[in-house]
Amino acid sequence: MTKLSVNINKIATLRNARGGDRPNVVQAAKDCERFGAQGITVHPRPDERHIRYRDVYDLKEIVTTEFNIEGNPTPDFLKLVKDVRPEQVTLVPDAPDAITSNAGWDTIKHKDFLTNVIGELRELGIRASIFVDPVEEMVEGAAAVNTDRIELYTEAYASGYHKNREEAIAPYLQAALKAQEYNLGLNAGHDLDLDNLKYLHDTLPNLKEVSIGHALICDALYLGLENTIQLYLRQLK
Ligand SMILES: CC(=O)[C@@H](O)[C@H](O)COP(=O)(O)O
Ligand SMILES: NCC(=O)COP(=O)(O)O
Repeated sequence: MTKLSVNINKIATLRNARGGDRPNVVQAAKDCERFGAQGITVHPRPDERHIRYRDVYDLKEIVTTEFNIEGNPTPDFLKLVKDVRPEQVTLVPDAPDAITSNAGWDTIKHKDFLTNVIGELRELGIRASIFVDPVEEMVEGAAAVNTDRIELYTEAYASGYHKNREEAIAPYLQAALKAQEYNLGLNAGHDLDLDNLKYLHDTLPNLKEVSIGHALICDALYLGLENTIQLYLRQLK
């Protein structure tokens, strides 16, 4: 079974646009779960342009499914996740000024750093996942730093899907098989949507979780949140 974790960053983007509390991020997380989401993902960025650190503490109180916190493991981020202790932390190597995540870890170059951070998370009982490009050496490097899971960065798959989906998925399948060889759990995310999700799900073996935000929240504007979550869940059957 592949779990759907809804990334609610964009709910916070909308709230922050007016400075008030509409839409309410905590209520949105509760509603996503009520409508069938099996996890809630947030990616607090240093400038707090969408999810704020305060939101993460508030969400911890109410999330009843799997809480996944993504981010670059700066000292502030590590303090946050150590306080909150979510089920999963996904380490993402994004620069503070990046518009969105735009690359996976170089797991070979950052081997010592990742090994230390993952060791700290695992000591606290937090599952560690690291964001990687679909490159076999990077998956091997991920296994070497003792992570529980990897999250494949699916931007290239999503942008190539309509041109040639077999070609777009090929490196992801190789990376997924490599992960299986090393007994690493497999997650995926970034730019997944109602067009490209089913083929990814049907092709990659043992895909444990997808985290989806931008397209899902855009779809919800037209289709409603409950209906949209149900449609995404249907792609994962
Ligand atoms: C790691 C990843 O791919 C997602 O967290 C994505 O970056 C969403 O973040 P933004 O909502 O800030 O674009
Ligand atoms: N980890 C990926 C994620 O949480 C959502 O990415 P996107 O759907 O907003 O591109």
